[in-house]
Amino acid sequence: MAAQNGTASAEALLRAAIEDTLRVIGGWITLMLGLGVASTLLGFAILMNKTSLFALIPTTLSRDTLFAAAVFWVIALVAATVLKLLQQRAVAAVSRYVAERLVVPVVLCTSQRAGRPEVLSNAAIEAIEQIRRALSGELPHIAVGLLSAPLLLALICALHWAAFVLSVGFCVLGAVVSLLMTRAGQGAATVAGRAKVRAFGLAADAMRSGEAVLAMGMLPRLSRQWLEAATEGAAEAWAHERRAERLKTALEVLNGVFRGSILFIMAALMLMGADVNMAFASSILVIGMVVGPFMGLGANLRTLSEGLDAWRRLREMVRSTAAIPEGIAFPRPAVRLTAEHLSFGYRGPQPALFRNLNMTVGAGEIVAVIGPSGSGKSTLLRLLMGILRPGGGGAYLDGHATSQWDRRELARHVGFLPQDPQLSRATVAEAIARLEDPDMPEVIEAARRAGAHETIIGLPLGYATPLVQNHQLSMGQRHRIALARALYGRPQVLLLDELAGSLDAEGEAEVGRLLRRLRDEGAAVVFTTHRPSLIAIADRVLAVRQGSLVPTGEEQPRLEGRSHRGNRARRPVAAAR
Ligand SMILES: Nc1ncnc2c1ncn2[C@@H]1O[C@H](COP(=O)(O)OP(=O)(O)OP(=O)(O)O)[C@@H](O)[C@H]1O
Repeated sequence: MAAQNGTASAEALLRAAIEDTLRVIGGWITLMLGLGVASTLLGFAILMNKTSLFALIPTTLSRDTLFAAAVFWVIALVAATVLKLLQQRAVAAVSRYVAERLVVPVVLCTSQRAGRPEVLSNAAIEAIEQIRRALSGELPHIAVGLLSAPLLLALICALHWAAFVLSVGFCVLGAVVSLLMTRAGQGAATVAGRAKVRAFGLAADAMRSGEAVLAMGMLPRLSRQWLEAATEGAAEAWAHERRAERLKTALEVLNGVFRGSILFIMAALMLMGADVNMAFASSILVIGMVVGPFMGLGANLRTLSEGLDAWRRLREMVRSTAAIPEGIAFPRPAVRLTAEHLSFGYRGPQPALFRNLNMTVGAGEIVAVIGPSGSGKSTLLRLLMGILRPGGGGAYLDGHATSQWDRRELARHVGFLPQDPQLSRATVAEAIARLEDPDMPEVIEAARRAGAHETIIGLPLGYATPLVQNHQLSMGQRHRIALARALYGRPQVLLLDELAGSLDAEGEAEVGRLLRRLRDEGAAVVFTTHRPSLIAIADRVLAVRQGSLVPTGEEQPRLEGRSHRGNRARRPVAAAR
C-alpha cells in the first residue's frame, strides 16, 4: 500500500487529501448557497401566498382562489421541506467527508515528525474534529441566512420602506448585542481557564513532591496557595458571566421589541392614512427571517474563527513536517556520514541551534556527541537521520542527502535509537523487525547484541508477547528492545541517542562491548550519552558549542578524571572533521 512506503507517500497522500477537501468545500459552499437562496425565496413565496390569501378571500370570496392558493401552498411546502432536507444532508455529508478524507494522511504525515509525534497527531485529529464541527453545526445555515439578507431586505423594501428601515436597524443592533454577548462569554471562559491551569499546576507539584510536602509541614501553606489560585480570577469570571447573561436577556428583549415595534409602526402608518395592509402582514412574517441570523452572529462567528484557526493549525503542522518530495533508493552506501555547513533552528523565537556545523564519520569510527542539556544533541541526530530538514547545508550519507532517501531504504543502512524510545503496538519480534514480517534469526541476533534477549525470553510469550502499552516494560527493557530494533538487519551506520540512558551498570558495560564490536565490524556510529565510560570508548568526542561541534580538548581531563584510564589513544583532532 502506498501509505506504507514512508514519508514521501504520506505527504503525497496528504497533498491530494487537502486538494480534494478544498475542492469539495468550494463545491459545497456553492451548493449550500444555491439551496439556501432557493429555500429563502420559496419561504418568501409561501408567506406572500398566505398574506395574499387573507387579502383576497374577503374581497373575492372565490373558492377557486382558495383552491389554487392551497395547491400552491402544498407544493411550495413540499419543495421547501425537500430543500431543507437536502441542505441538512449536504452539511452532514461534507463534514463527514472532510474528516474522513483528512484524518489518515494527516496522522501519517505528523507521525513522521521527530519529537512527540503522538502529541502532534492528537492535535491534528482535534483540529480536524473542530473543522468538522464548524462545517456541520448552525454555521452554514446562519451563513446562508446572512448571505440571503440583502435579497430579503430588498424584498422588504419593496413591501414598505418603514419595514425596511426597521429591519436594517434591528439587524445591526442584533449583531452588535450578539457579538458583545459572545465576547463576555469568552472572557469568562478564559479567566476561569487560567485559574484552573494555575490550580492544576499547583496540585500536580504537590503530587510530585507529596512526601516532602508532608514531611516538611508544607501542607497548610500549599492548601492556602491552591485555594488562592482556584479562587483568583473567579470574581472576574463571574463578572464576565453576569455581563453575558445580561446581554443574552437584552438580545431576547430586543427580539420581542422588534416584533412589537413592527406592529406599532404599521398601525401608526395606517392611522396616518398610508395603504399598508398587505405590507403590514407580509413584513411581520418576513422580517423574522432576515433578523434571526444577525442575532446568532456572535456565537457563529466564534465557531467560524475556531474552524479557521483549526484549519491554519493543521496546515502549519503539515508545513513544518519534513517535506520529502520523493524517496530515492540510493545504492548501498560505503559509509561516509557527513554534515556540511548545516544550519537549523526550530520555528519560534529561540535562536538557531546550529550554524554552519560540519562533521564526518567514516566506517569503523565511533563518535560521541556531548553537550549540556538542551544544547541540541538529539536534534543533531534527527538531522543526520534526515527526519528534520536543515535550514541550510545538509546531512549526507555517501553524498546523498539523508532527507531525500526513501525512508525504508535508508533504515536498512542506518539504525536509529531515539532518546525516548516508544515501541509500536505489535509483538516484541515485530517491534524489533520494524513492523515487517520478522526474520527470527535476525531478530534474535539483534536482541542478543542489544542485551535484550534475556529480558524478552522472560516475558510471558517471549518474542510473541504483544506490546499493548509501553509501560508494561520498564524503561531499561524498552531501551534494550529499541536498541535491538536499531541493530536489526545490521545497518552500517548507527545513530544512538542517549545510549544506555536508562540502563544499569551491567547494561552500560554490555553497550560498551557492543560499541567495540560495531567498530571492529566497520560500522560508523554517532551516539550521545552522559556516561563517561561510554564516552571513553569513542574515537572522537565532539561537543556542541554555540551552534557548532568542537573536539573536546578541554572536556577530556574532566571526563578522564571521573572515569577510566584505559582509554583508547585518541586521534588528535584539529576540527570536527
Ligand atoms: N520539536 C521541537 N520543537 C521546538 N523546539 C524543540 C523541539 N525539540 C527540541 N527543541 C528545543 O531544541 C533545543 C535542543 O533540544 P535537544 O533535545 O536537541 O537537546 P539535547 O541536547 O538533546 O538535550 P538533552 O541532553 O536534555 O536530551 C531545546 O531548547 C529544546 O527545547
